[in-house]
Amino acid sequence: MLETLSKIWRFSAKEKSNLNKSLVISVIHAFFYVLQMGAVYFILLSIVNNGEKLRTSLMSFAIILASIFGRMITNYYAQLRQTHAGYFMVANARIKMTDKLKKIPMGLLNNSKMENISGILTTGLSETENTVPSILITMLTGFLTAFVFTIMVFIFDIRIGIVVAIATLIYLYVSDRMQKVSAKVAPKRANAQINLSDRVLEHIQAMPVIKSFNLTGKGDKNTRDAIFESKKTNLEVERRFTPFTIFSSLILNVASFILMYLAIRFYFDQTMNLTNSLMTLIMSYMIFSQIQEAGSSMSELRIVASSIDKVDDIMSLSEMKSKSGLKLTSKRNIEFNNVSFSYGNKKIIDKVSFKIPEKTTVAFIGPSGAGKTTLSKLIARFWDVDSGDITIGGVNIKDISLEELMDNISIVFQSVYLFNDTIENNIKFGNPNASHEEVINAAKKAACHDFIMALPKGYDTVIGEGGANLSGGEKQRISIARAIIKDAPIIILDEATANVDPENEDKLQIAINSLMKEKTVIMIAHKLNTIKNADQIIVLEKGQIVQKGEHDELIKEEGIYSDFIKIREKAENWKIK
Ligand SMILES: Nc1ncnc2c1ncn2[C@@H]1O[C@H](COP(=O)(O)OP(=O)(O)OP(=O)(O)O)[C@@H](O)[C@H]1O
Repeated sequence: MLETLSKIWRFSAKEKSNLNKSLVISVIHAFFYVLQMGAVYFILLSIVNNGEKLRTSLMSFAIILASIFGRMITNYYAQLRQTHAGYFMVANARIKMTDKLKKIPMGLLNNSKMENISGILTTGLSETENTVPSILITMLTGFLTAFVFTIMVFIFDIRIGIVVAIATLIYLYVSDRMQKVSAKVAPKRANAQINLSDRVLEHIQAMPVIKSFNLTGKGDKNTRDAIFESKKTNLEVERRFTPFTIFSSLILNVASFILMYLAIRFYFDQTMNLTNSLMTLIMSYMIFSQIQEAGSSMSELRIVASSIDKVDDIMSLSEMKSKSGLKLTSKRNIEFNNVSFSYGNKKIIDKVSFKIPEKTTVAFIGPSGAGKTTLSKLIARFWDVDSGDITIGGVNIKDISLEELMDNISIVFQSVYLFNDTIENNIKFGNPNASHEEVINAAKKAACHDFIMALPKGYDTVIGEGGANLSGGEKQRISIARAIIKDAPIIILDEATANVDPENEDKLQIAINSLMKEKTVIMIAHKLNTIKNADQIIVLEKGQIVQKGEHDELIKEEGIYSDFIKIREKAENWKIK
């Protein structure tokens, strides 16, 4: 348990002071409880002594009243502090995790261990957010009050004190066993909860596909499995815990019963006076209810600890650090020197070397799976190369800070993501300081100003999640406007061919041409015109460069390139007819 507590302590990070304050307030809260019991003792004493000391009794009532108010006020402040600590410690952890995600290799995000990141960020941590501080406080006040009450009982009668101590020790032993069981099932339960929320989210997002393939019923198998798994683990938790819960409550109830019996017995034996006997009856109930409350909070701590473990897993992933924090030079020429890269054991890029002079365009072509996308993403350090190096203006990209690197690169991929925000803000994402005029300018260059103005709210139109309210071509152009406004000197572009009708294709070409002007461009090219116009064409096959040069040279050679161009020409002629 101490290990779990220290884990939470470490996790509370900047919120330690609020947690501390709420714990101190809880100690004062417990003190008022004890004070109240002390006053009850004096009232009993006064009653037993036939009201001899009415003044003492009235004083005691005043103390009880003050204690009740004291408990109310301390409870209020402890709640405020603990809510603050809970929300902020989790909010800080979420911010740290999202920052971390920007710094780890994208490859790790595909790792099965990382699949549930969104679930950990949401469901996994919400339990911690809501329960951690209240659990700590319940435990602290519970055990503290019970401890002081036990000392008081020892003072009244050592025999009763011994029974209380034995019952408490047995209860703590059973709770410890419960903790160990909890340690085994808690991660399983947390995983099932996280998986469930992921599957439900996926199910909602995939609804158009599920409907179009008429898979309602079959398509939600994953969601059903996740619900079933969650039900199974929750039942397992209950099945494992119930015997312990019943047994521990039995221990306390039996102990309460024994104490009542002994209190009465000792009174009639005349080995205990009436006041102490009555106090024992009251306190036996109070002590055990406090211990029980504190004990049940202990098992909840395990679930919280397993969520913190998952956060730690993510936070311990190795980051892509800049080795020496060098600045880029004024040049933006790119060089690949003997670069190799694998996804796990699967070699994708094999000893590739080439140069892209500044402000020129290189087009990657080659069969599907040849490694074109991977090669272009290596420039932006989505992954680090296994061997060889990539330089920009002569500086190894590993020596540049990730921020500086990303400031210099704009990436436009086929799958566009637009935020659930206004069109203006989606474009401004490329440069948050841009003025409205600059946004309009970029939109004009990307051939999207006209369709934006035709929308009822123009640039203030809120785009549905994932850009759902716009056509594929329109989304592409907005993403290009975003890249234009960023004005990075290096452009990585996966030329879109899908989702675009001929009219849109022309507009998209205008947008792409504006984006590429005066830039160093790396593109995965699909269209004949772009390929032919590229300053350099690199033909990839199985991760190796098999042809390299300009269109006019390559077309004369036998090989993939001339075959590829013939197929493209046929396809494009066919399209025109
Ligand atoms: N994140 C990843 N993890 C593991 N393997 C991957 C990953 N991304 C791509 N691959 C694999 O690497 C190989 C090269 O993929 P890449 O996307 O670079 O090829 P490509 O030439 O761009 O293909 P396409 O033209 O079909 O997009 C493929 O076999 C692919 O399955």
